[in-house]
Amino acid sequence: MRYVSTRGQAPVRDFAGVLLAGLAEDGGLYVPETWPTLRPDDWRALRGLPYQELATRILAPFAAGSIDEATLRRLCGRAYAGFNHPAIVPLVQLDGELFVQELFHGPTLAFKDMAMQLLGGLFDHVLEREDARVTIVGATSGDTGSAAIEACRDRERIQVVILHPEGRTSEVQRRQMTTVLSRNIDNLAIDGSFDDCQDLVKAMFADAPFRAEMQLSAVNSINWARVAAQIPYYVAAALALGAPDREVCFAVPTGNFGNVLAAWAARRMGLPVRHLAIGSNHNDILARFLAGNDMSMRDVTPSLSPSMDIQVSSNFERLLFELLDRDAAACARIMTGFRATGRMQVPDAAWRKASALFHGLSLDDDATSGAIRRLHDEAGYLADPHSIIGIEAGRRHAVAGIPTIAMGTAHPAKFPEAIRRATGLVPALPPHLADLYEREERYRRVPNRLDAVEAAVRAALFKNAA
Ligand SMILES: Cc1ncc(COP(=O)(O)O)c(C=O)c1O
Ligand SMILES: N[C@@H](CCOP(=O)(O)O)C(=O)O
Repeated sequence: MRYVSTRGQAPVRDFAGVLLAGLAEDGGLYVPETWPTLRPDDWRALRGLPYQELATRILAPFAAGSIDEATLRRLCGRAYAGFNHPAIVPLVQLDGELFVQELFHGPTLAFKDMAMQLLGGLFDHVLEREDARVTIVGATSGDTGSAAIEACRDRERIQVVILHPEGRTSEVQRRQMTTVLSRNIDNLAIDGSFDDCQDLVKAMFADAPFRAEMQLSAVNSINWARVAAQIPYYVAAALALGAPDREVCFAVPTGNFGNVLAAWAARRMGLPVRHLAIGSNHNDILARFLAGNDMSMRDVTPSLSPSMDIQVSSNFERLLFELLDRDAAACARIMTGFRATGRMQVPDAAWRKASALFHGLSLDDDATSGAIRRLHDEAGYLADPHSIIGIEAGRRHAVAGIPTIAMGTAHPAKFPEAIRRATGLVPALPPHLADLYEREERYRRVPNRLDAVEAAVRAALFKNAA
């Protein structure tokens, strides 16, 4: 399998090449040159497989020619061995046709572990094989950071530098990152929003000499491998509820658009998915786009679901590329215009295709709190402030006779203040995190400037090399 950039001007690479490159040199995102597709019998043959084996088989065509299936099997086996639920991604029925797929049974209690635990092994394998090293720079609004740190801590060939927006994550999320004191881990607190952090990461990639000197790589969902590793759980859920002989709908709380893009990819591979409901908090650029082809940036303001306090949804570019029938020049033009003006309008035909498949809903903080409380009162289920937004989007757009599967993207204990406000309860952290508030924290405050961040990344790398 080969990968091309959505902007058409970067080298074509294989899976391992894309894993290490992260972002394409032309500023675009890598996508498969062609989509693997499965026939109904192929899907049926996957029913009932353990999650690790299912993931291996779904990922094999994406890694073909680059990482062999036996290696993938070994890496998938290791990636999910530490999850604390035997089903890895259990489905919980909330009412007749509404289900939650819990994706938070990994070490850092969020769906990011699903991909990141595998990426840690993939990086090790490829770096060892190529006798190479990388500096991973990542941006987080709360969950990607700790998942990446957990997956890559103490790895010989990897230096990790994570940028988080100071004061804009939950305290649990921040401590999950800043209390990991391994030599190869550095946390930078940026005076700005997640979008600023993400822009700084992209600017480091655009600085060609710096990129080469540091051997930069990415763990955000701009890295195709992240999205690929999120596809298997959509397949697992759909098969469990009758696919390919029955359609399903997915509902996904959405920020950087990476999780729902994996659902889109599963559909593109032939999984029968009727529609994709996406939920946002009051930072609702995607919902506004779907409602009226208005992708216009506004200031990001903090919400009860901090991981979705995002306006620039990086993975939308991958969808746009497909909506434009893979016209890379048009995609580049629209994306460059968006960054210059803060506004994007896609051609009407493309917007109509998007809004026929994706249905949006945004909830403000009061509605989020109310929905957490109601679900807890009525079904005895405690959803975190991100998952509940997906659940409500799923309910709003439900189709009679078709199951809706909402993604449970984080454990409620990551957001104790929001849960207390909604229900009066304070969910306990699991035993391996029980002493989180007593652990020593370490991070550096860095101004929201490229030169300052690059200096901090350089210092992190050389400190570790010394
Ligand atoms: C708990 C949680 N839910 C939802 C999201 C949104 O997912 P995505 O950025 O893939 O759209 C995030 C952040 O990625 C998250 O951490
Ligand atoms: N919500 C994320 C933001 C980054 O998203 P990613 O999927 O592109 O890594 C977070 O919690 O950090």
